[in-house]
Amino acid sequence: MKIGLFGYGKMGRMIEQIAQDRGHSIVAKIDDPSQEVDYSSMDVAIDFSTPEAAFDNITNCFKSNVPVISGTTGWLDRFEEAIKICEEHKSAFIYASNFSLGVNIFFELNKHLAKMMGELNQYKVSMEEIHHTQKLDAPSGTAITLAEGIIENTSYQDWKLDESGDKTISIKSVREGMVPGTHSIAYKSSVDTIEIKHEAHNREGFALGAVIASEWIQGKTGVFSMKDVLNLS
Ligand SMILES: NC(=O)C1=CN([C@@H]2O[C@H](COP(=O)(O)OP(=O)(O)OC[C@H]3O[C@@H](n4cnc5c(N)ncnc54)[C@H](OP(=O)(O)O)[C@@H]3O)[C@@H](O)[C@H]2O)C=CC1
Ligand SMILES: O=C(O)C1=N[C@H](C(=O)O)C[C@H](O)C1
Repeated sequence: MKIGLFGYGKMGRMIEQIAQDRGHSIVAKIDDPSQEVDYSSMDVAIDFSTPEAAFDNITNCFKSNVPVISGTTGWLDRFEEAIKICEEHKSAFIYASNFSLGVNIFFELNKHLAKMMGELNQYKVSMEEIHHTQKLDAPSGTAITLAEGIIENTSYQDWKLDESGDKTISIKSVREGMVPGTHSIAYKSSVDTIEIKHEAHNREGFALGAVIASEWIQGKTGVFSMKDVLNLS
């Protein structure tokens, strides 16, 4: 498979390594909007760029009939617009706030736990995410997906950074050192706490998931998720 990398930072470099180990080649490394892009050389584009750059990177690929795997967070206010362009051009797209197998299992565990806790008003939920100090967005995309999983399955209605309420999930974002990504969810009552946690030890899981998604999307048209790729129910 010939891969175009949009974003050649921490994730782009890790993806390059894993893709090459799996027999793929990197045909472009785009790190700057002024770079000329030869879309015809790519079987797939993998975008791990910046919140500002993602929308243009992704939709330019759709317009050139290149399927896209994107893990960039912090741009989702334009997600529906991107989907429309993907469909208009009969292209293919997978976005995931987190591509690791472990976090995708954690997403399902979170929803299951939320269903069980939904009626138990003595418990109040809160979330914490910890990431490295270079991270541009807060809360993390993964924390937002987790909050959405709780909202779908309980009477909570929204989430806010550092602000709780009867119907509001409080998310605390911590930025320290080189932490690759830790997410925890706690349900606290006056007598006990139930807590679930996922801790990434490095970025390999994210990168491997993105490469597996790129392999899976070959020959497909439409908008998919990591749940489709990993066959999680
Ligand atoms: N979904 C997932 O599983 C994961 C998602 N992420 C997300 O991926 C994104 C990237 O993370 P990470 O690699 O750690 O960040 P980095 O800052 O290390 O890399 C981002 C790269 O994008 C480059 N860039 C800037 N503008 C453009 C542009 N117009 N087109 C292409 N590239 C551009 C930056 O270049 P320069 O430095 O010169 O500005 C930089 O090299 C973040 O949004 C992060 O949250 C991260 C890990 C896992
Ligand atoms: O910026 C990061 O590093 C990460 N970003 C993603 C997010 O915002 O959830 C995924 C992972 O936690 C690492």
